[in-house]
Amino acid sequence: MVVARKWVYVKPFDGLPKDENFKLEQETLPDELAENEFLAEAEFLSVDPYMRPYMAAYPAGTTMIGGQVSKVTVSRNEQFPVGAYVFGNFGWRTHTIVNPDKLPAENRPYVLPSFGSHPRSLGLGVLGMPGNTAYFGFLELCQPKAGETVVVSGAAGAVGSVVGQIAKLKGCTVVGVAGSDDKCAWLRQLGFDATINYRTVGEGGFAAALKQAAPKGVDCYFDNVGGYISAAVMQQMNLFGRISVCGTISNYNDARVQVSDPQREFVFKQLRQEGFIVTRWHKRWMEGIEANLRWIEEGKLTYQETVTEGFERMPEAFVSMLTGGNTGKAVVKL
Ligand SMILES: NC(=O)C1=CN([C@@H]2O[C@H](COP(=O)(O)OP(=O)(O)OC[C@H]3O[C@@H](n4cnc5c(N)ncnc54)[C@H](OP(=O)(O)O)[C@@H]3O)[C@@H](O)[C@H]2O)C=CC1
Ligand SMILES: CCCCCC(=O)/C=C/[C@H]1[C@H](O)CC(=O)[C@@H]1CCCCCCC(=O)O
Repeated sequence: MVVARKWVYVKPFDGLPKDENFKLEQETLPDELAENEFLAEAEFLSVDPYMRPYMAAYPAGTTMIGGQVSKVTVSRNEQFPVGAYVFGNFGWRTHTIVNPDKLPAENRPYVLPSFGSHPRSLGLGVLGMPGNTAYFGFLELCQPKAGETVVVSGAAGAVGSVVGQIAKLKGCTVVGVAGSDDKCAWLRQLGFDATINYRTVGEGGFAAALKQAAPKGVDCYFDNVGGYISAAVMQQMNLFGRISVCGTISNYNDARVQVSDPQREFVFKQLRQEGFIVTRWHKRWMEGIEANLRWIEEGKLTYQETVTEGFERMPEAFVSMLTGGNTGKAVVKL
C-alpha cells in the first residue's frame, strides 16, 4: 500500500500566499495499476511563479499544480520502465499514478535524457521548462544579432539567468535587472556587462540607471516582470527593437502599479512585442534541452539552484521564490 502526501490548495490566494492557503493531506493509492499506468515517486519538486496566477482557475480542494522529477517505481507502461527518471506535471505530491496517454501532448511526462554528471534537478530548471523558455522565448522572438544591446528583467532567476548567458553567446551586450547586490554580482560573474539592482535604485531612479547601463539604447528586451521596470525599458528601446514578453511577476500577487502608456514608443520606434507560452515549442522540446546541455558541457552556460529540503516546506519555498529568495532555479528536494 502506498500513501501519497500532497499539498492541497484550500483557500484562494489573496496577495502573497500564506500558510492558510495550503493543507498537507494524505491519499492512499490503489494497490493495482491499470494498463499503461506507472507509479512515480518524487525526488525533486519545482516551485514556479505561474503557480500563483494559475491557481486562480482552480477550485479550493485542488492539489497544487507543478512539475517534478520522479522515479518510476512500478510500471505497466513500457515507455516508462521501472528505474527511469521522468519529468511530469504531477502536482505537489510525493507519489502519483500516471497514465500518460490520457494527458494532452504538451503536458505529457517524458523520460529525462542523461545529464551526465549534472543533477537530475536540472530537469526542472535549465534542462527543463525554464531553460526552454529562455532558449525559445529569447532566440525565436527577439532574434538577437551580435553587437545589439539586450536587457533582461528577473535576470538572476531560472529563466532570466539563462537568457542573459545565451545573449552573451550570441555576441550581445547584456544588461541584467535583479533584486539584490549579491544577485547582480553573480550575473556579472556570468558575463553580464552591466546590472541594475532595481530595489536600490527604486522606481524613480530606474530610468537613469538604465541609461547608464545601456547608453546605446535597447535592441531586445526579455521581460519577466512587467510593471514600472518594463515601462522604463520600453522608453529606451531603439528603432526596430524586439520585446519578448515572458511573464509579469510584479503583479502576480495582485499588486498593480500605474505605468506610462508605451504606445507612442511602439509607433515611432516601430517596435515588435510578442508574448508566448513555452509549450508553443513542445514539438522541439528536446532541441532546447540538448542545446542548453551542450552549452553547459562546453562551459558556456552556468546554472545555480536554490534547494529547499523537505516536502513539508513546499509553501515556504514557493513564497520565498515569489519574494526573491532564490538565485537561479528554486527547487525542493524530498
Ligand atoms: N511564458 C512562459 O511560457 C513562461 C513564463 N515564465 C515567467 O518567467 C518569469 C521568471 O520565471 P522563473 O525564472 O521561473 O522565476 P525566477 O527564478 O526568476 O523567480 C522569481 C523571481 O522574480 C523576482 N521578482 C519577484 N517579484 C518581483 C517584482 N515585483 N519585480 C521584479 N522582480 C520580481 C524575484 O527576483 P528578484 O530578487 O530579482 O526580485 C524572484 O526571485 C516569471 O514571470 C514566469 O511567470 C516562466 C516559465 C514559462
Ligand atoms: C499572467 C501569468 C503568466 C504566467 C506565465 C508562466 O509562467 C507560464 C508558465 C507555463 C509555461 O509556459 C509552460 C508551463 O509548463 C507553465 C505552466 C504549467 C502548467 C501546468 C498545469 C498542469 C495542471 O494543470 O495540472
